[in-house]
Amino acid sequence: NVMTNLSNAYASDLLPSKEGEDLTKCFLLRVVNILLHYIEKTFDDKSKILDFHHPHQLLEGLDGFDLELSDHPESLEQLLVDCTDTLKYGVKTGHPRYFNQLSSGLDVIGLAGEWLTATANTNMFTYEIAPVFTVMETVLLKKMCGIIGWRETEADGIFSPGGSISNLYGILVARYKQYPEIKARGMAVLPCIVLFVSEQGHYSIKKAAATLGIGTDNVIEVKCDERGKMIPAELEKNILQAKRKGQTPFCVVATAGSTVFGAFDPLHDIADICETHKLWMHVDAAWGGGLLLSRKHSCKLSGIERADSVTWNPHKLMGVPLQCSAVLTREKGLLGACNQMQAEYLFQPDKVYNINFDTGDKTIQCGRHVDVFKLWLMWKAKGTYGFEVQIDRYMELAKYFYKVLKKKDNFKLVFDAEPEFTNVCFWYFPPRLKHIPKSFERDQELQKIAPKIKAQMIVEGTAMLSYQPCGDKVNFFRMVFSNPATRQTDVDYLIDEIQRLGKDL
Ligand SMILES: O=C(O)c1cc(=O)cc(C(=O)O)o1
Repeated sequence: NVMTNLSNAYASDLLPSKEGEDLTKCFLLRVVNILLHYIEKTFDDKSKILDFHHPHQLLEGLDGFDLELSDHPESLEQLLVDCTDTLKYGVKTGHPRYFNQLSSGLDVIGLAGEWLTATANTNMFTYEIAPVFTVMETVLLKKMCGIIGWRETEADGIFSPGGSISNLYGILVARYKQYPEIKARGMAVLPCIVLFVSEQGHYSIKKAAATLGIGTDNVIEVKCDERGKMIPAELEKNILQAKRKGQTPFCVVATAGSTVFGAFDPLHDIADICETHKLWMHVDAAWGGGLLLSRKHSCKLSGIERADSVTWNPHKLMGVPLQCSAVLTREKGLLGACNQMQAEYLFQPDKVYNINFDTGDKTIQCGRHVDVFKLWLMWKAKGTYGFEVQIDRYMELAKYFYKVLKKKDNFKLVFDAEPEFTNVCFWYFPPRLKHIPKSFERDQELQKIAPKIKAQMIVEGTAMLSYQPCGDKVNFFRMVFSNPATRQTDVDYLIDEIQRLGKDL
């Protein structure tokens, strides 16, 4: 039973070793108990979000938590202690007051899905070894393409290791569509191609340009308005300028839900420009894609149905456990043509089943982790309406947060308008700074406030939210809602906590 002491038992005694059954059950139940205890602590708002230590302290070994690897095996009992320590020194990203990233929260159904996925331990490259998961992937891709507004029969896509790779796929396919010869002959046969993204776009667009050999110099950043939305007239101007310089525009990346401000680019205006100049339109909806599930708010992505490719990360607003990202393409077959190599030891043409389900060749990967089951199980568990309710609640919380902050004179909103998404950006002014008129000197002081408050928050483990400068705006906090555990009381607590930690700064 679970109370057996495992100090004299080792991994080698577990299945598949003979008579390993009981020990395996006992060990795994002990692990599950550790996880169940952690899950309870995660949702307990009286527990600390983290027990912060510096990297050197972890490396030196905390209270016997020795990260070094040895020649000899540890007992199963010791491994259970290692599991407990690993969670002890981590960050409870499912805690009600964890607001640090766009991906947050811990969904129990998603967790169960991930446990099953790990137990199934298979690879997505062929139907042959992942029959259920590859078919589930096609069902999910069809569903997501339908929600975008494409005809489900035509559309295509793949689940990738993250939003940055999904964006890379979008740009890769855009370039291949325009210049298919690049696959065999490389960049030498291409003119100087350029792509466009707003200055608030994600840095993964530049990463993709560097990785694909396009060059970051050939990523043209388009000016945004004060809310962080791309200005269509600026895009048009940049495109004409590039053409005059002898560059060849081929792709525009629109952002639906920018990382810091949660801004939605005007997709119809951008689609019009892409149509005029015959440019591929990729929409980076890694963060905003989930809003398509809300009948009340999906209008913010109106025009997305005109895109040629879309990035959408269910591991963000939909709260699917990391990782779960999809790149969706309107033209069926293009992803495959762009990436397939038809390795004969995996993608034999003479298999017993319909080899269209051998999706591995659509990717730039070979082995690919099963990221779809947890999403499929959550969708079964919640229904589309279940996601909608959850997402609409985040939007309400963001509105509430904005309204409360607006009335507090030691908080200042970066944009004094109701939030378009769940991002709310603001400064906190300690009383000392409140009465100093805006000046370079005051900004120099204000710049230090958020980092100091955040540092103390982390040390005390009471809350976590991120801060950043942006352009001429000195460090400001960014609140985001995408955590199902967050309640209104957590919002009130956060505001009080910022004031408690900041009042004497
Ligand atoms: O998946 C995430 O949680 C995520 C991805 C980002 O690129 C940026 C951020 C962020 O700024 O919180 O979060």
